[in-house]
Amino acid sequence: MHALVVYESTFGNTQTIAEAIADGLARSMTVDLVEVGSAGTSLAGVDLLVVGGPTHAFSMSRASTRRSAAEQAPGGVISKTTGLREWLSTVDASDTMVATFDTKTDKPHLPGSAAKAARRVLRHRGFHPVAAAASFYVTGTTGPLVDGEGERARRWGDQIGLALS
Ligand SMILES: Cc1cc2nc3c(=O)[nH]c(=O)nc-3n(C[C@H](O)[C@H](O)[C@H](O)COP(=O)(O)O)c2cc1C
Repeated sequence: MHALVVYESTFGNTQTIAEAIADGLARSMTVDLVEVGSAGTSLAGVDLLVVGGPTHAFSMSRASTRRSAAEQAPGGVISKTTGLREWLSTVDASDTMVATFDTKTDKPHLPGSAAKAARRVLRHRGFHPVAAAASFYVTGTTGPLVDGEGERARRWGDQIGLALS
């Protein structure tokens, strides 16, 4: 079985989570990990697609929120060319299995999730969700991740992989 993990990240937090998820998945399948700007639109040979990005304005990022984020990243951003929302609209429609994740701030009552929004889009395009949308938490806009979130992400990937193998 082969998984493709596609992530968007501004400051690096979602990238760290994506790496941990890929590590977890790799215990039971082969895995490619790709930043969204480098991801192709074909899913040939992919059994499980895992996508994640930062929650911006209660959902997936848009060009305007990415501009605002970039202003807070004087050293530059990880995802320079596109976002998950745009990539999802171009990837080939498919009944491939899918799981979605995001990062968001650890404010208990802040609604909205990029992972839930991505899951909705992918469902409409025929994909088959195999897990609930997962959120991993940062302590503030630029991070860092809340303690233990990397390990929780690794376990999330591990559990999805084991359930499918
Ligand atoms: C423009 C902007 C809007 C944001 N909106 C939200 C939001 O609605 N809810 C939330 O929990 N976090 C929000 N955040 C915090 C991001 O989720 C946080 O920056 C992200 O998880 C960091 O991941 P990254 O380093 O991979 O970009 C926002 C951040 C930015 C820059």
